Parts: sequence; structure tokens; C-alpha cells
Amino acid sequence: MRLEHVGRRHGLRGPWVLREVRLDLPAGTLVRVLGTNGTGKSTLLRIVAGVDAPTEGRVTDRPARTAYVPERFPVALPFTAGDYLVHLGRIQGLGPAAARAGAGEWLERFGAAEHARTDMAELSKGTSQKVAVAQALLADPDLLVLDEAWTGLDTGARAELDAAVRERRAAGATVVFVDHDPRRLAGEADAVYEVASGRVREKAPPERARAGTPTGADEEATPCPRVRIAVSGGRGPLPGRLPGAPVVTEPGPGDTATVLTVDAAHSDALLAALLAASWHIDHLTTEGVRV
Ligand SMILES: Nc1ncnc2c1ncn2[C@@H]1O[C@H](COP(=O)(O)OP(=O)(O)OP(=O)(O)O)[C@@H](O)[C@H]1O
Repeated sequence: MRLEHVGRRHGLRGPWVLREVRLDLPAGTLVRVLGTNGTGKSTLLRIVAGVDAPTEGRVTDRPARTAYVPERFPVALPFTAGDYLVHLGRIQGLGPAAARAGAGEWLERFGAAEHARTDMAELSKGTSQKVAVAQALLADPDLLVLDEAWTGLDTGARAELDAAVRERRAAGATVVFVDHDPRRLAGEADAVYEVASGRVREKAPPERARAGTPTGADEEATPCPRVRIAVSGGRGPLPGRLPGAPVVTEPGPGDTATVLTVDAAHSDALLAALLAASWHIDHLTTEGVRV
């Protein structure tokens, strides 16, 4: 999808929050949005997700299956957590059985299964955030927009959301996120954008800087080590879009393993995507050292 000349202001004469935003958001990419408080990150994410419309410019080719976790989630809803998720799953096009299964699975993954029958209004802040995140993952979205979605989650649920993000990207979805913690998915973003003074500018992500893309006259580029991952036994073909765009070497005569070679900065994300797709990791080699 793409944002073309997008601008947003509130009210007829309000100050412009964003102006002349041009953004390419290709399928199968993880995109981080940075910026100091009040610069317009949430405004940008709402427009990307389609819950807010630009004042000027246009958004094209937004995937039909889009999910969004807002910075503030409405908690005082007249449902139990489980019923709310089933309801949201149905709205997102799932049948009743799939919606119930998805609700149960995601509550389980985030460690909140015991709250399926708790009223939303009675959930703790952290559990309510787990429901907010679960509703976005229920229907395998092709565009996932996360506005500080990790805030309030416990350590296990944060790791689970990291894994879910990698799975969605490996499945070909676009994931756009804001998070105040610079270590969140560090080194895994395919693109990093900064919102400042009403404009959105691309910053070179650290992994690209390590791989040698110039980011500034005084920055010294060091080559990124390559990791070779030998895999076998997947239940189907390799996923179409894999983190880090690895070089894939099919097994030769007498071999059973397919070998994927990728920059070390992408190896964790690639391993997670391969495991999520039920591939077996035979061995892993970094610059001649077998692990
Ligand atoms: N509904 C609204 N009406 C008027 N002004 C608004 C509205 N929503 C946002 N703004 C203003 O737009 C600007 C950008 O807000 P936004 O929430 O997008 O920033 P942000 O970068 O996400 O901030 P934070 O990091 O604090 O979450 C702010 O000046 C804010 O006051």
C-alpha cells in the first residue's frame, strides 16, 4: 500500500499535524515509526490503518484484512473477554467456530485464558491490553498496525507479540509499529521512519547501516556477518516472503537440507519464521562456526 501526498489537520483551520507524507508500505515488511511525543505518530498510524482519513492526499492499495491496536483501548465494553473476541472475529469475517477457536488460541498464547469469562470492564490493565492485541491477530491480517501495543504487557506476552509480528511478516503481511522501547524488534525492521515537524522521513535501519548502506558522511560501515541455516522437513513449500530476503539453495542430489543464507541481523527473525512454518532447523553456521 502507499500514502501519496497525505496531510492531516484537525478542524478547518487547525494546524497541520502531517503534510506531504509519501510512504511505500510493501507486503511482507516490518516498518518502525519513531518520533518524540506529540509529533504525529498515532495520527500517521490511524491513517495507515484506515480508522482516520487524510485531510488531503490519498491512501492506495490498503489490504482488505487490516487490524489495528490503538494506543488507548476502550475497556468499558459490555462483553466478557471471550465474547468480545468472538464478536470481533465474526466482524472480521470468521465463521462462529473459527472465531471461537481463534479467541481461545490467542487468549492462551498471551497467558489470559483464565479471563475468557471475565467482563471486559473488570479486567486489569495488562489483561485488557492482551485482549486488545488478541483482537488484532484473530483473523490473520495482511496489514497489522500496532500503536505502542507492547505497553502494559508482561514479559511473556511481549515475547509472544514479537513472535506474532514475525509470523505475520513471514506470511506476507505488512506490520507497522510504534514503540517507545528502542530494543523492541531491534535490527529487524525493513524500514524505519521518523515523524518530525509534520514530515515523515526515512531513517536507515541499523541492520542496513551494518550491511554497508551509507547513512552519514562520518559513519563507518562494517560488514554484517552472514548466517547459513540448513532446514528440512517442512509440511509445505517455504513461505514466500522470509525476513531478510535470504538466498535459498535447494538440496543437491543426495542432500536433504535446503540452505538459507542471510545477514546475521535477520537470523533470529528468519529462524522464528521457519519454525512457525513447521520447518526443522538442521544446523546453523555463522562465519564458519557450526552452532
Ligand atoms: N482529535 C484531535 N483533535 C485535535 N488535535 C489532535 C487530535 N488528535 C491529535 N491531535 C494533535 O495532533 C498532534 C499529534 O498527535 P499524535 O497523538 O498523533 O502524536 P504522537 O506522536 O502519537 O504522540 P505521543 O508520542 O505522545 O503518543 C498533537 O499535537 C495532538 O495534540
